[in-house]
Amino acid sequence: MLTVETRYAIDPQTAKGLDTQGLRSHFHADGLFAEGEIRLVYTHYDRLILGGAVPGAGSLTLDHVAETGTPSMLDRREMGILNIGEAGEVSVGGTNYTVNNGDVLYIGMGSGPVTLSGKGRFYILSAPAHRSCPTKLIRIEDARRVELGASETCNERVILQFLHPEVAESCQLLMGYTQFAPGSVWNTMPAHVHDRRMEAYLYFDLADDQRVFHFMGQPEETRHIVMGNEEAVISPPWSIHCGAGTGAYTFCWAMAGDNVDFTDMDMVAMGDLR
Ligand SMILES: O=C[C@H](O)[C@@H](O)CC(=O)C(=O)O
Ligand SMILES: [Zn+2]
Repeated sequence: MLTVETRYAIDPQTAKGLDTQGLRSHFHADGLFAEGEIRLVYTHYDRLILGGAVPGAGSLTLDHVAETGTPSMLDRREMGILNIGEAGEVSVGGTNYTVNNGDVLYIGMGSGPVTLSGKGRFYILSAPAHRSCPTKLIRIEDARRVELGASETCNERVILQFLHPEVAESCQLLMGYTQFAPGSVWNTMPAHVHDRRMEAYLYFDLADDQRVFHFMGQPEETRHIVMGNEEAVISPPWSIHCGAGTGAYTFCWAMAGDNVDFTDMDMVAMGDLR
């Protein structure tokens, strides 16, 4: 079963008037991982699609998605799939890929239907593309590692870049995930914005009774969204996106828009946050 929910692009003036439920209805996505289903969110921010697929005992095929307006979803799009579950299979263009926990499969534009099976819990991302780049399975050891933060500031972590120009070519989809040193709970702090592109975060490997307080909003007008395990949050281009967990977690970041080399973060001075 395929479900697609559309989220419109909200401007900062509108966003700052929203209450908790209003913020969640526009920016927060839960229930993406349901056995036997593909659940997608189509956001008007850079037209990124994010979602989950859990094949369970059967298999699931991603092909026609009415929202994209093409016969097959990847006719004019590219895709990245991160497996946050046990090893699973992804079949595309006649090739079968075994995607282990923590691996990312990049699928180029025009690849046709994508079939998922096995014990995987697949986090799916897709952005519009203008040319076909090679489909490629990227293992954890192939990812580019950026170590930053410190234990004193509770933000010691490693950013693992999978869809990045130095690792795997794509048109505009960039993705990877960030792992923490034990005891570090702050992601993306000091905070930044990048008005030239949006971003989406999926928080996972978080214990059921723990939460991540995710911060959003313009730097001078911040709000928070409380996140549970395997829940996603859409970060508008004008928004900070950072968070602190009450326990250990990992998060996948993904983005589309201008800039593909990751060097475009406009840092926010701590004293400018409100
Ligand atoms: O624009 C880039 C993104 O926000 C993330 O890559 C940041 C991140 O993973 C981190 O600081 O831990
Ligand atoms: Zn960012």
